[in-house]
Amino acid sequence: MKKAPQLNLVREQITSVDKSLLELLAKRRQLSLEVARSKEIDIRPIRDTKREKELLADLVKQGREHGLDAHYVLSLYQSIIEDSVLNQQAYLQSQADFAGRKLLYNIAYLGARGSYSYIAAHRYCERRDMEMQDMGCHSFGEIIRAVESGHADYGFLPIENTSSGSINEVYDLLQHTNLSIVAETTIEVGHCLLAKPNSSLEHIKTVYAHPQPISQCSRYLNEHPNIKLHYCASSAEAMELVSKGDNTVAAIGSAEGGAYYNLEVLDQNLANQKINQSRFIVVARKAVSVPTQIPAKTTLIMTTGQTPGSLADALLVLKLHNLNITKLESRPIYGTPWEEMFYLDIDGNTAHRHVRQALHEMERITRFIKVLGCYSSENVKPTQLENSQLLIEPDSSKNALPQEADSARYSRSFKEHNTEVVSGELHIGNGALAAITSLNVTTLGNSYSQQAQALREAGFQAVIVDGISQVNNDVLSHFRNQLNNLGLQCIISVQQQADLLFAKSHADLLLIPGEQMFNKELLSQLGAMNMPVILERNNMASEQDWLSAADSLLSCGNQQLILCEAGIRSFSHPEQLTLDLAALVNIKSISHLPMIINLSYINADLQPQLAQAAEHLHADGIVLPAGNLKEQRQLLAEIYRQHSQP
Ligand SMILES: C=C(O[C@@H]1C=C(C(=O)O)C=C[C@H]1O)C(=O)O
Repeated sequence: MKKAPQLNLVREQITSVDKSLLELLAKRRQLSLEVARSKEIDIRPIRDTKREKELLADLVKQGREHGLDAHYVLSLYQSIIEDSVLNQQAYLQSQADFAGRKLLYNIAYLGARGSYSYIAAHRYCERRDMEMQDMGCHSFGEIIRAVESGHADYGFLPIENTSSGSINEVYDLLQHTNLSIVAETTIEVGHCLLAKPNSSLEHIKTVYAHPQPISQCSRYLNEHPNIKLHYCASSAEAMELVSKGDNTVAAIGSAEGGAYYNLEVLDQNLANQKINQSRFIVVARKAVSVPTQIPAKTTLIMTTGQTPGSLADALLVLKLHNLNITKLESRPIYGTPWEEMFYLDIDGNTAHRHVRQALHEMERITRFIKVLGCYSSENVKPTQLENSQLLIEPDSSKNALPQEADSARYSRSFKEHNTEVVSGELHIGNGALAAITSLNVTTLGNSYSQQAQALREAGFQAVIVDGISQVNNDVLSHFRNQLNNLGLQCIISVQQQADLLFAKSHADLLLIPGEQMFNKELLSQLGAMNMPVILERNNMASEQDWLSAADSLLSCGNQQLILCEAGIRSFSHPEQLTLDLAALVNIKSISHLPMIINLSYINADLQPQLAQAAEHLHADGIVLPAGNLKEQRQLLAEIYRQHSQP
């Protein structure tokens, strides 16, 4: 028996690979900062999507050579590049603010250590090498006041969330402050249910949380109707209460935050949306100016006249200056019922003339307009590749993973050798040409043995038997014995699913007639049997339908499958079937499965010529309806002569 590799040894290797990966990522980050320094001097844009496209295309190609999936490589590098771009932007912005640079920054945020606002602020400062002195606040208003009064340098305020939408309270506060928005930052908000060690979900009776997480996790909470909710001023307060409580209480918060309070994760991914992110704005007393190499966002508030089209007119100005609006929000104005204050985020830098021009023009047609801030946009839209670049090119790499269609079980790339089905003296596929006849069992009369003998003498190796539901067990078993005694194989056509067991017990091979080709259940039942199966094409089915049916049968385990073309409906003679010889050529070129041609439903006059043509085109078998055995004997002799010629 093969010895299993030692788990701890393999894990040690993985740990060491991960360590190297991190070292390399840190090195890449460092290099990207050097690029930023060079761009600072050359005054070139930070973002270079042309370079990113080339890089990604190359990486996807190289990844393929290592057997790595294109989408995996793409998404991995999209986040590496996002980090690199954000880092470069942060570097350039802090260079621009250099004059006001301090050693320690007082940061006001909601809650205490471990709250989402704390995590956002912490990340923001870390990226900018700013040392953070944290000032947890009890409300958004308190944050604003802390910055206004000079107690804090920056205030962090959540402005919108992908699950719960805009945070109105913050928008309303922005109407009444002179602070400026100087930055934005987005964090992943992975809501977890946090409780003291050794708690279990079944025993939780109360959940403590801030109203925002409660609304973002409404679906989860509705699924646990017995849990009582207790609203808190922040996620940090919720976690603190739980850390002082018993094992029947839990808080909603991040796993990272929970760690500050020694809480464990009882359940995770609680948010209604899979991607649950919160965007925060950073406010300060002094506005910043954004270097023109960085994509900037400008936030403004305005009120327009109460006449029809006044908002549209204001927005039209932005359109005329080619400025994109990324967010438009309206909030009631305190003290003036039914009048709205509009909040707009636009992609643009107030250092650019066309932006200033647009704002100037808007002043003329609005009642009030004020820029709340112009700041570096953290919306790094991932660079994408063309679909064709993500597809596998078969010749590009020998290690490439098979493409969906190529991995289909019927295809030559799935199986190199031709499938050959052998049953008694009947050989189908891989160069062997089978001669098969078809008859209806009800036409047999009593002379079974004579009939079987005549078929054998005509040169057939197998008989497709139709109409079994109309005969009893004895008739069928007798006829099959006669056939087998003479070395003929009995192929039974399963015209209805109910006949399957009966058919199976009397057959050497089974045939799925065209009418049953779409019967998925029958396909899977035959796919689970260890008996050769012939799959006839439905006369309305496309090649792809037919091959899909073949694939679903093969996927159930049975690999002894033969395809059978029996004619399709054509436009020239809709009342008669036309043999699709093109399908024979095409399918034989892409599939390893044998394919036989059934002429039973084709105009009798055409049968001899079509049989010869089919042989010529490398059909693996020909089915002729029981008929004039003398003529058929001649035809088969002619075909075999043709077949034996090199
Ligand atoms: C590092 C650069 O800056 C940006 C970041 C990139 C990266 O991380 O690979 C690529 C292109 C730019 O958008 C660069 O221009 O090379």
